[in-house]
Amino acid sequence: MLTITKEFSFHAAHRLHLRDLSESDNLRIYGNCARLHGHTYRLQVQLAGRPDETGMILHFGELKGIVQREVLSRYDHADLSDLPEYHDLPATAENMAEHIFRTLDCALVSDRFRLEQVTVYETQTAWATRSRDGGEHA
Ligand SMILES: Nc1nc2c(c(=O)[nH]1)N=C([C@H](O)[C@H](O)COP(=O)(O)OP(=O)(O)OP(=O)(O)O)CN2
Ligand SMILES: [Zn+2]
Repeated sequence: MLTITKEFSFHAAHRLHLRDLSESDNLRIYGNCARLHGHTYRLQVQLAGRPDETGMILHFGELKGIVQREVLSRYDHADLSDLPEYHDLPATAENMAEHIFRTLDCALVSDRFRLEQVTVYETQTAWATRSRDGGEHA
C-alpha cells in the first residue's frame, strides 16, 4: 500500500461534558477536562492510492485546501463544544477523529485514492486514530 500523510494544526477550546448530566457528575467523569480549556490540536490525514502521471497521489496543496475548507475553517479558534456535531457528543479526540474522518471521506472522492486514516492529537501524549477498517465499533 502506498500512502501520503499531511499534518495540520489548529487551536481550539472544548469542555468534556454530557449535556444530560449535572456539573458534579461531569466533573467526576471527566475531571478538569469538564471545564473549558484549550489545546493546540494536531491533525494527520492519510490517503492511500496510486500516483497519477505527475507522480502524486494528490498534490499536498490540494489536500490542504480540502482540509482547510471542510475542517479547519470551522475548528480553528473555535469552541468545539458549540459546533453542532458536538452538541450531543463530547468533543473527545475519539469523537473528533470519527467525525473528521466521515467529513473528509465525503470530500475526497476518487477512483485512484481514498481516505485511509485520520489522527487527532489532543496533546503530545494523547491522540485518537480512525482508520478506514477501524469503524466497526463506531
Ligand atoms: N479517551 C480520552 N480521554 C481523555 C480525553 C479524550 O479526548 N479522550 N480528553 C481529555 C482532556 O481533554 C485533556 O485535555 C487531555 O487529557 P490528558 O491527556 O489527561 O491531559 P494532561 O495534559 O493532563 O496529560 P499528561 O500527559 O498526563 O500531563 C482527558 N481524557
Ligand atoms: Zn481537552
